[in-house]
Amino acid sequence: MTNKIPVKNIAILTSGGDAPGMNAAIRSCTLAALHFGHNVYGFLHGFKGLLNNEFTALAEQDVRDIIHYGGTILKSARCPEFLDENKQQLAAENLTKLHIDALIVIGGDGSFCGMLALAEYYKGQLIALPGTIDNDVDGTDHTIGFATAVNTAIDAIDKIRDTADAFERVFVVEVMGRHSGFLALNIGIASGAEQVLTFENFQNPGVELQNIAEHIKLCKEKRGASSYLIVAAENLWPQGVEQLCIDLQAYANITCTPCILGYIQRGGSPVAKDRIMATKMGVAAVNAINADKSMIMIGEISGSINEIKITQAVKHKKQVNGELLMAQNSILDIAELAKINKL
Ligand SMILES: Nc1ncnc2c1ncn2[C@@H]1O[C@H](COP(=O)(O)OP(=O)(O)O)[C@@H](O)[C@H]1O
Ligand SMILES: O=P(O)(O)OC[C@H]1O[C@](O)(COP(=O)(O)O)[C@@H](O)[C@@H]1O
Repeated sequence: MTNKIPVKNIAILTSGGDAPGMNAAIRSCTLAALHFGHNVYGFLHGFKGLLNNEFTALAEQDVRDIIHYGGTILKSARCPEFLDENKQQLAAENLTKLHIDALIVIGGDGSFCGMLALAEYYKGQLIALPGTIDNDVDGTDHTIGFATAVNTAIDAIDKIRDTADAFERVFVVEVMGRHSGFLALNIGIASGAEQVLTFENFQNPGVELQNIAEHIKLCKEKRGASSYLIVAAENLWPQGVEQLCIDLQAYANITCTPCILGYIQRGGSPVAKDRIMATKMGVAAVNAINADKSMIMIGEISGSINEIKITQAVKHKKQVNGELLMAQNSILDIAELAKINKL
């Protein structure tokens, strides 16, 4: 088949918190680009790699067996220096000197702000792919890594439920997601937690303490001694979930055990959804480069590829699904259930 698409030098980097499925995205960007005869380069350590000219050529054998690995073969980093305009200019100069025609950045909204800054100086094409376990990026139903992180957390919480049941204990499990509650709410619902504390339903510590204490007591009254799980978003309760346990003890003499799931949520083999979505997005990124597009993010909405401007992806905050919040509230309303069922 004749290929009329001009050959380009395409670079890829991963930036910000790593997410399972980033490798699947690197693989599909690379394979699709090679398919069209392009040259492919991977910059290492996110934006740091652009500053230090740390890159490697990517061939088929480099990405052959990586679809099932978490993390990122290109490494990632947070690069605070990139906030400095001189560094953004240096990165643009380095890309231009290397004759890079297009750069694909796989990361979260912070990385996309970095791309907007870079665009002031770099005249090549810039394409974003949403890769973060937090799912807090507009223009896509799900980000690469979110589904895996939810499943990883559920696996862990199911195990916590077993021991909580055995001892009829109250646990507070802290999950990741420092600015929005996609992880907390989805994990809370899927693990059958009795309470979910997330940015979207949090009033203030005083009100929440009273609500939680009343709910725990009501559950005990209606169900007898049993386990009780609270899933809480990180960065929400003042001084963290250990403090929430101390506060519950002091406020209502309720003993509860804190458990911070932490970085296990970022690792592990990506689930099928992340592998497939990342593969589709990578191919779409290369198609967009072939079509001379720039400054767009590739997402997926209702199963189909969606393109939005990077400016929109950064500006507009995606909201947690209100139906999920309502579902959680309805399931939890044990007082209402008790009335209806005359428990
Ligand atoms: N306003 C900005 N200007 C320039 N670069 C930025 C900006 N915000 C973030 N970045 C770059 O993007 C990197 C990743 O952003 P961060 O918020 O840490 O992760 P994520 O991309 O996962 O949201 C930062 O370390 C920094 O190098
Ligand atoms: O690895 P770090 O720098 O400690 O960051 C932790 C944060 O990274 C995340 O795992 C992912 O966030 P980003 O994708 O926005 O970088 C958050 O859930 C968590 O709060």
